[in-house]
Amino acid sequence: MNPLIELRGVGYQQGQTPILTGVDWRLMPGEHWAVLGPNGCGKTTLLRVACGYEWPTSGKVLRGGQELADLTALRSRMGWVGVEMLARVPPDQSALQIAASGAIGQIGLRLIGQVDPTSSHYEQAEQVLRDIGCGAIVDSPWRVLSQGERQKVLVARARMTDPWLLVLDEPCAGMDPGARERFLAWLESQLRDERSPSLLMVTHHVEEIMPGVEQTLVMDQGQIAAAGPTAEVVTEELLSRLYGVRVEQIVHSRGRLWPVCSAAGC
Ligand SMILES: Nc1ncnc2c1ncn2[C@@H]1O[C@H](COP(=O)(O)OP(=O)(O)OP(=O)(O)O)[C@@H](O)[C@H]1O
Repeated sequence: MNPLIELRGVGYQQGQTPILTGVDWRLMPGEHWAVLGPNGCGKTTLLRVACGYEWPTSGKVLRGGQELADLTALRSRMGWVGVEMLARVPPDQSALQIAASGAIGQIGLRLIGQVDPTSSHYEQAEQVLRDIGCGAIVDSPWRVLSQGERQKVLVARARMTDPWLLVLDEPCAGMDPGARERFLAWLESQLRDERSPSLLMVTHHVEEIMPGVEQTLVMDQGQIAAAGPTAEVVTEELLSRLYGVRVEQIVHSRGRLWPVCSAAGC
């Protein structure tokens, strides 16, 4: 079985500045990964290179075992939900319209006739929204949706092209603790659905790594600091070093990891 994504010795520079260096990593079909690391360590750049939005300046990126090629077709197999998208959604459009816009590669609809989604796109969008538990908000405009509902609608939008991989870049940013827990419980239930694509989720918070996300990639200064099963990779020593705080203990509870920092450190 070929990896969905394989990075071999990947480097990425902006001008003379190295942003990624010597990254070797693979994501196999059916795996779900979290990506951790301090601000500016290269997490988003890594995802952009992996998904074909940026070309590496050295090394190779293979998708499905091949060094592609047709990036348009490829991008439709990589559903992307990032914080930067939130501000680009037209506030008066409904969850249904926003989800349907994924079929035509837009974020929300421009409604200019010739490139609008078809009636079958709308039917599909409604089905996807219902499948992920958002049947009640199909007609609700974006502006009234909660943070959690907005993330789910963008997930529905990303799933319109039946992707192999769903990338969530800091999906819980801006959620209060209740909204975050409800969203994470929903995400966990999605991972249990065998139709769910592989998940690659960036987070700053270890406790957001749900039990179904069994693998974690840790980035530090453009390099991989650790990668593998979450409970093995995420240690007190590693977190203390990465974030410059003293992590005294990681409490394991219901399959999740909760770091306890010293008062001075936090
Ligand atoms: N287009 C660009 N031009 C110049 N520098 C860039 C560019 N894109 C990213 N960088 C730099 O690369 C580094 C990594 O950025 P990246 O957004 O990948 O980090 P990150 O780990 O996702 O950060 P955060 O957790 O804050 O979102 C940062 O220092 C950033 O300033």
